[in-house]
Amino acid sequence: MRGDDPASRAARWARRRTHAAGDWPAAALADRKAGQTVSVVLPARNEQDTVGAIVATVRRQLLDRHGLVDEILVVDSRSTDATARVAAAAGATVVSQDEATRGLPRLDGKGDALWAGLARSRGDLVVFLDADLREFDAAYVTGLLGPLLADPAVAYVKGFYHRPLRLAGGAEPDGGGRVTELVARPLLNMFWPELSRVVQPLSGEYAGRRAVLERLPFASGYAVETALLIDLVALVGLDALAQVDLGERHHRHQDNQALGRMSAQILHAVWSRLQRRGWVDGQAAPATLLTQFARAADGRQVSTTDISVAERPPLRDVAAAHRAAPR
Ligand SMILES: O=c1ccn([C@@H]2O[C@H](COP(=O)(O)OP(=O)(O)O[C@H]3O[C@H](CO)[C@@H](O)[C@H](O)[C@H]3O)[C@@H](O)[C@H]2O)c(=O)[nH]1
Ligand SMILES: O=C(O)[C@H](O)COP(=O)(O)O
Repeated sequence: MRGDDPASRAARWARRRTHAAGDWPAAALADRKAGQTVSVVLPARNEQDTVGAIVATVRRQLLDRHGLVDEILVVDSRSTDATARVAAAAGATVVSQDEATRGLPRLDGKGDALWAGLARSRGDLVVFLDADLREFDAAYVTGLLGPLLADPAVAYVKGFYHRPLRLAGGAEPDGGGRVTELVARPLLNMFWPELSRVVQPLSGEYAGRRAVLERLPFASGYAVETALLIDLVALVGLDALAQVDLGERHHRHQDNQALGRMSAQILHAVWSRLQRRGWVDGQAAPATLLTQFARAADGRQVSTTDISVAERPPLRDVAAAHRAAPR
């Protein structure tokens, strides 16, 4: 008998909706576009060392050679380095997060940069890539597009991979994804067990149909992936999600204090979704200040950060002035 508990549903979903990037060569995918357009969007804050190589690879292999990608957009997220110049030189259109959201309340971080990228891009399918990836391969993009171009029932595709942890003292082959393993995965298993087979819920590489993405709010900062995943299941259902094995991922690792702040934002996103489901008291409001301690020459240095999470409303509810002009 088919079990209908969340764990059984999750296992069935994983069997049906888990793919490998190698299943979709670029040339075969380009033939499947059938009039649809594809944007690749990279949120980037101080990524001058890596963004150029990623943009150049997508441009050369997928835009120029195969016509699979129609637009590469880098959202400059208040960088203080040469990110914008390097990205433009490599062949991307560059838009500033603040310019794209002018006239709206000022929000911070990656989630807002993604929303700005959705607003300023035009593709029917939108692929998001982190801009700090090292040893980037174009198969990241083809892999994420494959399920969307192969099956109209798929609305959103999440990347997964092995995640080595490379720190000054050496490397651990599967030590990466620390926030994923210590915070996001336990929470999702606890409250959304149907998502328990998503291998990398926090991966920054994913793709979706614009028609669906524009119906979702975007949480600010690093809460964005967790909130999107939870909201997507509610909006389109588990079977409209897919995941793709992209191999191995190398990126810049943040320190423990930064990951603590990321974790706090993820906890806020989860709390707000639990509240919307009526699982926490409607009057309760968690504190938004996080106090952390670091070693200092004269003892401990104390710092307090506001880790509150705000949201951009679904793009379809926002004035046309914030969107890219039609071609
Ligand atoms: O204010 C910011 C901060 C980051 N970024 C960009 O967002 C991407 C991911 O940021 P990063 O600091 O590298 O995140 P990770 O430490 O790698 O965090 C992981 O987990 C996060 C929480 O889910 C996801 O947002 C990330 O994509 C995922 O890689 C990079 O291109 C950044 O340049 C911005 O655009 N604006
Ligand atoms: O995705 C995560 O869990 C965090 O970004 C941390 O990743 P890392 O442990 O690979 O730095």
